[in-house]
Amino acid sequence: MSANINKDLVREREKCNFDIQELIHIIDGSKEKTLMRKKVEDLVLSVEDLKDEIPEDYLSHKEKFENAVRKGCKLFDVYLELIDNNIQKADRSPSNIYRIHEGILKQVNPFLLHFGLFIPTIVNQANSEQQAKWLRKGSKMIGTYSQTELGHGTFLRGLETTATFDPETDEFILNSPKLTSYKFWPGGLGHISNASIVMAQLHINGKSHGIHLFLIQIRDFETHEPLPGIKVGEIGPKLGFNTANNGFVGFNNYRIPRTNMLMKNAQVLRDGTYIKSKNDKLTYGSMLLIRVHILTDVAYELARAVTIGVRYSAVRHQSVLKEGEPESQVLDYVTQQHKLFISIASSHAFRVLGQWMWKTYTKVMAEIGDGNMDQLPELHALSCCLKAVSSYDGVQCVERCRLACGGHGYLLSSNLPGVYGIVAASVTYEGEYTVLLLQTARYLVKAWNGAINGKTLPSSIAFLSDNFNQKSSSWDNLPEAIIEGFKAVVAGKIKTAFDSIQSHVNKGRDFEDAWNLSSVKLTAASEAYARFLICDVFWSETKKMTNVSKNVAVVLLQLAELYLVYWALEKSGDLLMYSTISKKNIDNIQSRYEELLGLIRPNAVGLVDAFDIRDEILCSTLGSYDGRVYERLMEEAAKSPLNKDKVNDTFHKYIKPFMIKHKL
Ligand SMILES: CCCCCCCCCCCCCCCCCC(=O)SCCNC(=O)CCNC(=O)[C@H](O)C(C)(C)COP(=O)(O)OP(=O)(O)OC[C@H]1O[C@@H](n2cnc3c(N)ncnc32)[C@H](O)[C@@H]1OP(=O)(O)O
Ligand SMILES: Cc1cc2nc3c(=O)[nH]c(=O)nc-3n(C[C@H](O)[C@H](O)[C@H](O)COP(=O)(O)OP(=O)(O)OC[C@H]3O[C@@H](n4cnc5c(N)ncnc54)[C@H](O)[C@@H]3O)c2cc1C
Repeated sequence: MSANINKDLVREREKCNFDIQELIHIIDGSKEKTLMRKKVEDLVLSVEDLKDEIPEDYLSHKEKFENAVRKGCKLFDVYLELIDNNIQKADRSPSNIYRIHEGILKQVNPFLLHFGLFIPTIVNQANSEQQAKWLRKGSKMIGTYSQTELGHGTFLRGLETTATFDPETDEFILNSPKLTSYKFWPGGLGHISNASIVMAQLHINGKSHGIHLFLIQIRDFETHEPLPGIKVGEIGPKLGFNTANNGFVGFNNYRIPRTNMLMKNAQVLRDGTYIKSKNDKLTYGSMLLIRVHILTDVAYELARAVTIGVRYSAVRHQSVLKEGEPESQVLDYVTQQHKLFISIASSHAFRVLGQWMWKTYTKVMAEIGDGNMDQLPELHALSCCLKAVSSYDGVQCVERCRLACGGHGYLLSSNLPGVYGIVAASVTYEGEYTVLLLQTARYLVKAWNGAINGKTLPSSIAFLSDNFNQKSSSWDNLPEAIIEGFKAVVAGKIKTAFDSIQSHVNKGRDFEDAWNLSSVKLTAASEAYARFLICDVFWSETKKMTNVSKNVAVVLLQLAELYLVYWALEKSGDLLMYSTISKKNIDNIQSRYEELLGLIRPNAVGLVDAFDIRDEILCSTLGSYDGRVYERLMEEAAKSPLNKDKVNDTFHKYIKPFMIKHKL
């Protein structure tokens, strides 16, 4: 076996000084989870029907979709068998079936929205009677989640689709009054779904009650024909997500039973009486859930990107460090380590934060279930800024990995463009980056106002009270001092934004204009808060890990420290402005950063091996376990349909006549 493995990678693996298997179990959650994942991967990846003859990249848009549907159906066939045989748990485990989807479908599963949003929305927003009806076996529904319209995605209160109650027939009448009211973007809506959760403005007796969720059948369950009153289709090729079948739908006097409004929270009774939800923001529950999941999703995509980047950089030799010596592995250039190691650290950071957020989410949801909404604003604020920053960082990191692979990283066969397309979408969907930062800023500004007036602050921002005067502790104690410094930055940035709003208001502007004029500062405060949270939670959770061997503990602490010092350097201007840091402290942090790059370097390949992503899931010519980069690049190039003929027809049709015409 090792005879076929690139010699550099063999040497790198010999150098690794920690137990890779142990780290794999930590990333998966436990040894049992690793074993279950591997068993599922072995079984699913051996199914012949799930393999491709022609690389997907050479297929047309239509062929890609059809192939994805074929594989998506087969995949769920296999998946359900695994659940029936108790090999796979029926949960949304990021380490199992989600990983395999990415290998088999290369891009996004066209059924993703059914499992990812349609079913969870019914679970969270429908009453028990509706759940019993819609979640039963044999409901025949393949669904999606249709919220965004051609004219509005961010501003949900501005959505235009209407659901008007007709008391005579006990129905809602759905309409898309204008072109901009068409639902546009929902995944799987084009040609997969026969049903959808739809967000629409509820009207009863001429009165508007705001946006609510409705379950709507779109296509006939037997023929799959669009139902009368419904115009549905697909929206066309995109940067990524090309197998997701994103679609549009418009309604023309389309009727549904009253009982198809999701009624766990708000309700409409038979006589048209409207019962308000305890909190109208509960309608936004599905977005909250997915925002929490996105941290873990980004962690995994980053693991894929950096596995490719690091393995390739170990195999790739270019230039000489010292004259007379052989060409260096590019991984030995410190600038290359600077490009790559932050992605390893960020993947671990987002995995840890994802687990922390999930615990917070389940706790708050249980309290909401008992009627206590107190923690909902804090949960919303946390999920918004963490979703925004993790997805945005994710894109930057994947791009760094691509750049780290030079020209070959630009090839689709490296799969870095594919991973980029997936992560880039997450910056926009489920709440656009800036918009979500501004949501958290709203919460922070309120909290700051509360702190000024002596109010007790929620636990995640309690530190603001202590940082009122922009203090931070001594800088001798690295890396903890960075966390303290970031607290001062958060406090300083909120104060700056707050003062800016006040100053505009004092000059006679109304609050909304003052907010808009201060919004660059507000987003900066929100980003700083997310950065502090990530550093704080990543560091404290890593430090308190028990039952870990010494060497694994050391590498994980090195990665957590690297994350902290990297961001301290990136934000050194902020630290200089708002904390007690000095130039000398920054010089020390820079030295420690470079020291950490050197400490991580011998374990770099081991660290990406510990993400344990199989070649069939990585789908990269540059990142495979055996490091046969050049052989794979040529094998993939040979698959280009253009290489079938020695002379392409265009020569006779165009080039030769052109040469003759211009006497070339
Ligand atoms: C790497 C990735 C790999 C990916 C692979 C796949 C991964 C698998 C995942 C599963 C499948 C997912 C696939 C994703 C497909 C995308 C689906 C979509 O985009 S679906 C479409 C997604 N679309 C979007 O995400 C749309 C984004 N837009 C919005 O969410 C809203 O319009 C808004 C929040 C911006 C404003 O709302 P508005 O009503 O105007 O509210 P105001 O501003 O006036 O604030 C009033 C008060 O409300 C408060 N509050 C607000 N929200 C919440 C909340 N949730 N809770 C609690 N509170 C909340 C707020 O704090 C404020 O409080 P206060 O200050 O007064 O005390
Ligand atoms: C791959 C993909 C899959 C998707 N899947 C689904 C799906 O399944 N179902 C669904 O319903 N939707 C889906 N969407 C839609 C997605 O949720 C929206 O595109 C997203 O919420 C952003 O809304 P928008 O497009 O209206 O952006 P806009 O709000 O129009 O954003 C344009 C610009 O305006 C800025 N902006 C907007 N409002 C403000 C503000 N208040 N303050 C400051 N700046 C502002 C934004 O920051 C941005 O720079 C998907 C989108 C993508 C890309």
